[in-house]
Amino acid sequence: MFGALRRCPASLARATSTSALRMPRAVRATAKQPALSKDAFAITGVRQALRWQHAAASTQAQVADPPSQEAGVITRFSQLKDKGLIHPNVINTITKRFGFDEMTDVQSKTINEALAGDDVIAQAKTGTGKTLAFLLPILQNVLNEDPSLARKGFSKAAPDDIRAIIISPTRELAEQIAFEARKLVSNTGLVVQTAVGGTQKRLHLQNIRREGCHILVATPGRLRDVLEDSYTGISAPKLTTLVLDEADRLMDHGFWPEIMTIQRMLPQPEEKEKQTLMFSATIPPEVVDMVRSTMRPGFHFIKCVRDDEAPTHERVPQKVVFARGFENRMPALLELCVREYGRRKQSGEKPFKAIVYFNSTAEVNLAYRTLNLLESRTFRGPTQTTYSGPLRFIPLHGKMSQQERTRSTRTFKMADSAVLLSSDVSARGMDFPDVTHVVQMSLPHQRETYVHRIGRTGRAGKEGEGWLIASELERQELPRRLRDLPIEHDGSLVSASVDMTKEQQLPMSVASILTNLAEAHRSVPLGQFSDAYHAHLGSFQWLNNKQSLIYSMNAMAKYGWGCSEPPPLGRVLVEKMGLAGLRGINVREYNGGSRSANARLNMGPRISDPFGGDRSTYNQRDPFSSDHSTRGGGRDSHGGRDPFGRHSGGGRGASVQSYSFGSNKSNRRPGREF
Ligand SMILES: Nc1ncnc2c1ncn2[C@@H]1O[C@H](COP(=O)(O)OP(=O)(O)OP(=O)(O)O)[C@@H](O)[C@H]1O
Repeated sequence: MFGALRRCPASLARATSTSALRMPRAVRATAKQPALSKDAFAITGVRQALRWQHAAASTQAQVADPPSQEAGVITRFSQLKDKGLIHPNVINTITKRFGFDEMTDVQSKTINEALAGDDVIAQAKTGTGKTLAFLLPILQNVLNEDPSLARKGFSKAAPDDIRAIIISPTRELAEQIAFEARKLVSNTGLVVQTAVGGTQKRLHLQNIRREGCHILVATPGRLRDVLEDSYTGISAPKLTTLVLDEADRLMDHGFWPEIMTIQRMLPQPEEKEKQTLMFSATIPPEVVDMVRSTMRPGFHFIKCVRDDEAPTHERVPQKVVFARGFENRMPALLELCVREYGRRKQSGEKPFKAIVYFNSTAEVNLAYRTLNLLESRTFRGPTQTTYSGPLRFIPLHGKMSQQERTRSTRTFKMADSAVLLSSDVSARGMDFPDVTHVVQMSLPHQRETYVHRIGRTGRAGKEGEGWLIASELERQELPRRLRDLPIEHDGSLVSASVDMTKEQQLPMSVASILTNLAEAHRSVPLGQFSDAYHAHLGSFQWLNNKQSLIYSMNAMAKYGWGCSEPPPLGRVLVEKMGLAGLRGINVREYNGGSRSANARLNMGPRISDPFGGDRSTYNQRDPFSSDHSTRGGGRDSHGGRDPFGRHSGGGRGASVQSYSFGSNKSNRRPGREF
């Protein structure tokens, strides 16, 4: 097959003699290295036909539809083999082992440019196969340089043999990419290694030293470590391709300085030409400018998402639930999980498998601590069906040990039905199979984060649902932050709108959720509430009306968590956050952790909202202030009121039950204070 293509150098000569055309990398390499293999010539010759139409020299990015689409030639993987563009050993793995036949849009639109050695930045929706889109050309380009590596079992890699580096923002994503790459090269002699943060540094280094490396998948910090340390013997003087996956994330303030440092440690353009490939589902305009300064002139910007199109998938309906207060969000989440789990079980649809995103690690910890206690509980569904112990909760965030992170990731990947409680560590790139629901607790900080989180469902043509459980405080901010996204209001979750400060009649299904949550909260250590309170405050810094924020958070602490007083905040933190002087803050001095005598001095009486704003949505008084004491509940130091004291009604099987929130009823438990 490859042999049949060796009559093409004629077109190659034409290419090189036309000064107006940019030479493909293989040709440029030929000029410097006359000994380039015949196979590489053959491949270059074939793809040249596809390149003629668009190879005009330009210092601007070419944003137009790429020629692969104009020519309409390559849409199936087998065509890549038939045309001699990708080695049969690799294509056979894709078609036989992966079972893929058709290429996705981003794969077929980027393949020619990437194979030609051009710089490419590509934007395509989540779950559309971008990983394969960059892996295929980089593998082939290594094989073009050394065709002998196409033979399985024939490996001669050294630790300084790295030809391609793929950088990913998270360890989990790097491991996932490496896993895919290893499957892809399983019929060749190519060696894939990882260099990711965490505990396995020594093992990774040993592997690279012992087995060598052609393709290195890395996280920025560890890559820098490895390249900086000359004692490792690991270097990349032969590097031909650098891939930035989730490019816009790698270009933000957190990572960019590190990426620049890494770039300086790689071969410079005057020593060796290096191709750069960047992929992401989101490429905000400010990133395009940075791309220009990083890529070679004439780079291709291949957009598989139209400007007038939402960056999320049409087949993933998106809903927002406005919870009456912060304290209603967890009940709403649990109601959604119980309902959707039961509905799917009854209808025989794919099992309920959800990811719930929180804006902080502390909130993940608190949710896990609470919900994990409910794993074996019985809930009543809306139709009186009883579901017992089905919901399995798994935590994932960046402060867990690497071992725990790996365990959580694996467990959730393999689970038929489970709920992953996660920070944004899993928001980008992670390919968990068959996720049916993505739930976001509160607005994410950025529109891009929302898009990537939603992208964990509805992947590779599957169906899914996106839910955002926000509070009334966020209602006005939503259209600004998540502009142009097809999000519809949903009012179907009863517990989202229950007034938890009052006694009232509730459907049994909702009552059982609230009771279970209240009981679970009793065994949560107070420190976890404190951490979550801090983190929550931090993630709402954008809100101008800080007084309402404090009151709303105190309502969450009192009616949601059952606290007897607001969780304490250090004085320095209060000042730093611009909260000094606000009512309802429990200020703690740094004097060994105990609450100072003036800890509650700031807790004022009810006041009207001094900052104006929408009165119907903003909390205007402090739930812990003294004039609420008759309604107030929580675990206080004077006997511990039960904020969710069940006091009447219903009995087994009744559809409605009376609940009082924050009332001073029987069923008391000894309370605790911070
Ligand atoms: N041509 C194809 N045909 C069918 N499935 C494919 C094809 N290419 C990739 N896939 C599958 O689609 C899923 C999503 O692919 P991948 O993880 O590469 O998406 P992505 O575009 O990188 O997503 P994200 O933006 O979230 O990073 C994976 O399970 C992958 O195996």
